[in-house]
Amino acid sequence: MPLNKEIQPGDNDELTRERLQATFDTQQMAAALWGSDLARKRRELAKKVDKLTVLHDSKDMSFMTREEKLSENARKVVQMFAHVADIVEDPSDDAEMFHLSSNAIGHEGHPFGVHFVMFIPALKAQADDEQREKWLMPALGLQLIGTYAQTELGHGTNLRALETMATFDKATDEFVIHTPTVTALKWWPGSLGKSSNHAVVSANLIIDGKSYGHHNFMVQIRDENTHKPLKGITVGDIGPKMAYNASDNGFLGFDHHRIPRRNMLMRHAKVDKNGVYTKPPHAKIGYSAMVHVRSVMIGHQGMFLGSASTIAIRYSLVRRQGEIKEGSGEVKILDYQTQQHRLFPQLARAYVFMFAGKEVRELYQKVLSDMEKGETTLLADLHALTSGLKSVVTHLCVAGMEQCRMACGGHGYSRASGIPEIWGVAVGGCTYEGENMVMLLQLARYLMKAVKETKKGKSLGRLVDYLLLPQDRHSLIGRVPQGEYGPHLAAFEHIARRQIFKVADELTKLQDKGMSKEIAWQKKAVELQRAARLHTRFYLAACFHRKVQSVVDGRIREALADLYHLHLNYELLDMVNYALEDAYLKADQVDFIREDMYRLLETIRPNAISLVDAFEFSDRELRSVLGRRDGHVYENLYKWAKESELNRADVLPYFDKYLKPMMLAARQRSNI
Ligand SMILES: CCCCCCCCCCCCCCCCCCCCCCCC(=O)SCCNC(=O)CCNC(=O)[C@H](O)C(C)(C)COP(=O)(O)OP(=O)(O)OC[C@H]1O[C@@H](n2cnc3c(N)ncnc32)[C@H](O)[C@@H]1OP(=O)(O)O
Ligand SMILES: Cc1cc2nc3c(=O)[nH]c(=O)nc-3n(C[C@H](O)[C@H](O)[C@H](O)COP(=O)(O)OP(=O)(O)OC[C@H]3O[C@@H](n4cnc5c(N)ncnc54)[C@H](O)[C@@H]3O)c2cc1C
Repeated sequence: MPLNKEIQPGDNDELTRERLQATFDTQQMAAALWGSDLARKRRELAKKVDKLTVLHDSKDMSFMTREEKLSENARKVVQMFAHVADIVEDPSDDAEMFHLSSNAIGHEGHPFGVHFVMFIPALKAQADDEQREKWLMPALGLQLIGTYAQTELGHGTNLRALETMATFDKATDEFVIHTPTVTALKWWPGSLGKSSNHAVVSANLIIDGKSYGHHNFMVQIRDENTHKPLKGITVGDIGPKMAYNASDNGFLGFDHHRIPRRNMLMRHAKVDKNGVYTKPPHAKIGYSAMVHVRSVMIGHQGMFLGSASTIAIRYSLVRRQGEIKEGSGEVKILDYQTQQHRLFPQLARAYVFMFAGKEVRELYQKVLSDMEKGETTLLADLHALTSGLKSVVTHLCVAGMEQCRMACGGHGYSRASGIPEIWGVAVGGCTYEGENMVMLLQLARYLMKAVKETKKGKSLGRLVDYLLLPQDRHSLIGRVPQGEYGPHLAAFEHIARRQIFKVADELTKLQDKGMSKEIAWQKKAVELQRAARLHTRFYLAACFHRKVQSVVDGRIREALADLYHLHLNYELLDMVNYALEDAYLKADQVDFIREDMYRLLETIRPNAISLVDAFEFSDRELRSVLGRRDGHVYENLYKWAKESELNRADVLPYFDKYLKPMMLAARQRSNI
């Protein structure tokens, strides 16, 4: 039995030969990536979805209008829930459900896009027991469709400036929800425009003329039967986007719309019938749904990059172009060092992002169960970690996916490659759930507080313990026996620590000169976000290290270690300027890193297809002609192109309408 379990009869011979070179068992690697239980469940559910034709795309989404896309994905999501008990083992397991949705529906969105990702998590974390009974149960039972309406046309990042009002009317025991200006219209919420009938709405709580800041309220927006907007509510779709166009991101306005007082989510903050307000145990506890999404995004973005890497690497083993040795025939493009250098670091990033995603989810679950008991100590650490990871991971993912697209040459630009859509969805992640730069500055705030603690000899939290350690002056890279990578990881730590302390000192100096804290912050904002990035990249490298150390199987550990070492070299070179600034690294050490990276590209090359096969993305999930598991790319590209709506007739009406009259007139003029 070959170690690569993706080999099947009828596959492209080139791919089979590549797969036979695997040095590890791909199913065991899948277990390392997903966890053994989830890896097995993914395999089984993909087989079941293959058999259930009602879950299959009726045609390629690239050839559909937006309305067709919305309708197609509404059809599939309904079928998916109708068959869910036959397909997944535990429908309450988000991870399993996400993979089902990824196989059957894809990533372009669907009517329940925000329902499961934010609406339900907001209810779980912020509704009290009675409210959970009233809304959470029906939401889980699909009796209603919800969204999360926070962002406004004029305000997204700065939540303190949200304008939507929720004014308490003691006489009727109600809140009056109102949109005072056009900029206060809710704008962007997923599935709001046409699909949802309920929304968790962020609005300023006003009692007796006093504002208590924004809180979350449950608002029914459409009639349950007719689906018409309720009186006092204006709702619609905001129009086409870069990608994610099967989602009806929407706008929403309220004209003095009344809801019962008990529609404010009251697990933590409360308002009683006399208008007495009770503060939550932590000022930012109402932000929990955002933290939830940030925490799931890390692993999912890793999956997006993993998908793009799979497509590009498989295609690079089918595509031949040019010769390395004259007369010996065209080579597979993956044999070019430049192609390997373009793709393998992206593959390594996909792996580490998935590992980091798992670690972050574990911390999120811990904080959630603490919060249930009113304990919020770890909330700040989780906020800092997810803010940094969300920003760095989305940024590197889209940069990496763009490399994957370009590595596929012209065919990468075609929607047949599948990369444009996943790129478009992934790049949205740089903006939604907190614009990246803003979130990096949130982490920077935490890091600056950590420096203050360090100066008192204390650590603010486990994630910043390393700030207490002394700085080495010189790196040991290339000065220790070959194959030891401890000094590489130490270099990440050094670079991060140095930048963090440097910018903290600069802030102090500016303030010592009389500058206000806020202005000093502005003067150093670029350096602060750099500190946040370097801290996060160190976290990622350390996470990769922890993962490799934890693997028991020798062959898996060896293959993962190759990727890890490549990651260390590639990322260090990407930020080498920081290590050169203080002569921590010398020129010969930089050369050493480069040479070792080139060596690792060659080491990884025979395992390349097996490393992407180990993600075990089904063809249905990848939705890519270039990334097909069987490698039969060209005949299927031709088949795909023939499906283009432009090929429905040899001559389209615009020819007779515009081009023919113009050419006839031109011919007549030339005959005169
Ligand atoms: C049918 C299928 C079924 C499938 C089921 C499967 C489910 C699982 C699937 C998951 C899939 C996920 C990905 C899929 C792909 C695509 C899907 C697309 C979905 C898109 C959803 C997007 C939704 C949104 O975008 S919602 C809107 C998000 N908006 C934001 O993020 C706004 C950003 N702004 C902020 O967060 C704040 O304004 C902020 C933090 C910038 C500033 O806040 P504020 O002004 O209040 O505070 P500060 O003064 O700056 O800070 C004060 C203090 O508070 C601390 N703090 C801030 N935030 C937090 C926090 N969250 N927690 C803890 N502490 C916080 C801050 O650090 C300061 O602390 P100090 O100590 O004072 O320094
Ligand atoms: C695909 C998608 C889905 C979405 N889904 C939802 C949803 O379901 N529900 C919902 O409520 N919202 C949703 N959003 C909205 C999203 O959360 C916001 O767009 C996001 O939080 C960014 O806010 P903004 O658009 O106001 O950007 P802005 O804040 O206007 O950002 C513009 C620029 O200003 C900079 N900037 C802003 N503030 C600062 C600062 N303090 N310091 C330095 N620079 C700053 C940013 O870095 C950025 O470069 C979605 C958005 C997208 C793209």
